[in-house]
Amino acid sequence: MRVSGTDLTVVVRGRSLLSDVVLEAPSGSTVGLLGPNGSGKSTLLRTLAGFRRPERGRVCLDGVDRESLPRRAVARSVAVVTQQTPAELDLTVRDVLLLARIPHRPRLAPVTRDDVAGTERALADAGLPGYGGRAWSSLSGGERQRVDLARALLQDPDVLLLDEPTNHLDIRHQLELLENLATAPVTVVVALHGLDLAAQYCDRIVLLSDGRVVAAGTPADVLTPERIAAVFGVTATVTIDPDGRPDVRIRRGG
Ligand SMILES: Nc1ncnc2c1ncn2[C@@H]1O[C@H](COP(=O)(O)OP(=O)(O)OP(=O)(O)O)[C@@H](O)[C@H]1O
Repeated sequence: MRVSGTDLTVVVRGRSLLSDVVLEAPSGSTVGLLGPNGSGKSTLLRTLAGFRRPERGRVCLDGVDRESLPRRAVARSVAVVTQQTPAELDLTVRDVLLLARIPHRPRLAPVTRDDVAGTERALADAGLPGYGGRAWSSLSGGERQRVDLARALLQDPDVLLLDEPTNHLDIRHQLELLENLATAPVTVVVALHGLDLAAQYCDRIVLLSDGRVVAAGTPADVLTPERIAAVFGVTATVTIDPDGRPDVRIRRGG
């Protein structure tokens, strides 16, 4: 499913959090949102997710304005993982995972054995077998983040919108998660902080600064030393690997 944002403008109390943002995520692609703290990555994801209505502009799924699509259809096809899943939920891990199947069940239909078996498979795939009965609040930050992604995948979506899904993960789990996203047949829009990882795993990058798109294109087009210096205020060395992807190294003291 193709995701397009056109001229997205979000204003809060007279301040523009996004200004005329354009985003194009072709079907099956992985698009990385990069930018310094406060540049608008979460606001853009929340706008694409429909949590925030833009003052101007629109979000389309396969060319159709999402506002004109039935809510339940959107809930089935678009899965969202924000940074703000509360830690104190009085639910088991299984309960949290079962939430993903709600849009797929007829209204008020009970949970089926298949639904429960699906949660066990999702946990095994996430490297957390047997965690179904654990209290959600007892999980570590990284475990919670892995269950959050498992929940999003269990929804069987066409589109995944993810806000910094790697920030609690150790390096191996970061690579595993990004590999899964890059190879999954879903359209992914993901906010990331690691320029090196975004360069390796994303098909396209949208670089934001102060609520505006500074550059958009392939990682090699976007992640030049000059742009990294201008937007992040650090010095980077960028070499292009044989596969055409930039290898970004941030220099100490830069
Ligand atoms: N509800 C709100 N009311 C007022 N300002 C807001 C609101 N939500 C976000 N902002 C502001 O909008 C700007 C963009 O925030 P956003 O969370 O989108 O940035 P971000 O790029 O995701 O940042 P980070 O890398 O720190 O997560 C920030 O200056 C933030 O303070």
